[in-house]
Amino acid sequence: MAIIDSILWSSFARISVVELIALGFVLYATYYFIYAVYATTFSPLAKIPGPLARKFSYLPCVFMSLQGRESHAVRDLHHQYGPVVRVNPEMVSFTNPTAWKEIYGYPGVKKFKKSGYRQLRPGVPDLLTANGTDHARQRAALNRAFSEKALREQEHYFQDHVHLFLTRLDERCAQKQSINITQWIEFLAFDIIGTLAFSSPFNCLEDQGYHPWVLLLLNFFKSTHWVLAARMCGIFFPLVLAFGPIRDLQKGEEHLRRSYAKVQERINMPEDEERNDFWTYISRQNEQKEGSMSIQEMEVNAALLIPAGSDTIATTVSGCLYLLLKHPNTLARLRKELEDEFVSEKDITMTRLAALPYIRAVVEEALRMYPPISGELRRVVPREGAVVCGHFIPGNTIISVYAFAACDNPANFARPKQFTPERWLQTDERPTWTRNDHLEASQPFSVGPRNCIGISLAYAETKLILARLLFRFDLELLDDDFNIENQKVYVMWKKPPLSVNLTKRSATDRKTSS
Ligand code: HEM
Repeated sequence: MAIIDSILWSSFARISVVELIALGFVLYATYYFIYAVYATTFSPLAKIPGPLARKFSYLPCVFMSLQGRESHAVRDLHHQYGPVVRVNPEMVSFTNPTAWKEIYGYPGVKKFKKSGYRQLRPGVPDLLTANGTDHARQRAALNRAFSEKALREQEHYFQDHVHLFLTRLDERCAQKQSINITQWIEFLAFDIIGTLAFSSPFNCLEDQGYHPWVLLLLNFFKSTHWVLAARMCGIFFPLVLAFGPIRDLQKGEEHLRRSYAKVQERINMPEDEERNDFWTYISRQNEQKEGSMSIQEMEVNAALLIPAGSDTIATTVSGCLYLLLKHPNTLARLRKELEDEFVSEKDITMTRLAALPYIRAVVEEALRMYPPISGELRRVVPREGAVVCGHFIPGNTIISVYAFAACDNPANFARPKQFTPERWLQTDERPTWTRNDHLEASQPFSVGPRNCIGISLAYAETKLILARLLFRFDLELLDDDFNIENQKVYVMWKKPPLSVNLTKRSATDRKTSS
């Protein structure tokens, strides 16, 4: 035995580094070949339709993700392969109308747990990553801050910021400057969330420029996206990461530091009866039910709420505007609804807007065609496997609905590329050709116990911004750079400029439209 050992060792010692690398390569290639054969033929997932390469390799997914085109690619795969598609070796995507309910509608943590989310601060659960009782406790504490009552009490914050936003646009209009309105909408959305969360806006509108924190966040989305794609590369993770925007990743830490500091600043503010920010409601809940949320949990949730409640709104408002400007008849109909209802701009309130059907339909349709969270919402199948939309899916598979794929899909919506708010109307005005639409396939806020907590706020804010903007200005679209089909997604849509000319509307303009 000792002789064999020594012969083996002496032959091994004679192998050069190049030979060693070649040997490693051959071993890896052999392993990979066997794995590829398994993944495409014997694996229980092999039967799920999809391109061969995606069944055994993450590369197509990584490649498209790094280009910001994975949401579009998955949409196209569904067109080709149907409602159930193997997106990569471990993931299956569904576009069936019932998929949202089946995957996310259950008391979440019990059936399909979230997968791939990392706590912002290790050991401290935030709403996105908390499980079971922690999630229920935190959600209950935050629910108060997102109730209809809270929204009514907070309306003055929204109105004040929209007023400043329109004043800034007035100034540009007087100077006859064309503007990238997406940028101004971003200023507005970030200022609003700063006030709602901490009673301290980012002052983007005041200063007429991005606050450094906002810029940091916008870059952070892209670097997070890069890391998620790099993680799929296994042992090549460091290599892919090295080519990515690593410096922006460190900015994630800065975002956390800034959020924590803001929470402390807010906690130290003197009492004020008039203040109605998120923390007002959370502290009330904390007083009534001691320990609803610890300071550390408040800090990490602040870091979550800022991006969750800002860029999503900016995307929705920009998307609505772009689609309206491309469809003058729809815009005219919306103006008519607004101008029949409101005599002057100061009459426009969130409560009155809530009763108008057409503006709601416009927002629904824009969310369908341009869902702010367009990519995957990962859930993992429990070890014993589960039947999802009629398919048995083995344990540990990642399953997801991609909102963009489910919505831009002719099996769910007739003429999916046609902007038709009327499909959302409950009256005879709903066109006959849309009557078989599966409206439930569009769930931009997800469903179930882990859906978006900010739904009411998002609708109310979007409608208020849109209504007041359209009431005050005529907008002329200057180019088609915003074309959704050409956009990229890095966690969030990377919104190109939406260039417009503004003209102030007169009372006569309003009379003619209504
Ligand atoms: C149009 C705007 C918005 C869209 C499309 C949207 C979409 C979503 C989606 C799809 C989820 C589920 C994420 C998942 O399952 O991993 C989610 C969760 C969440 N959203 Fe929103 N969101 C919007 C606006 C907002 C706003 C305005 C806020 C707060 C100010 C907010 C706060 C949150 C929070 C805290 C969660 C985590 C909820 C939980 O896990 O219990 N979102 N959102």
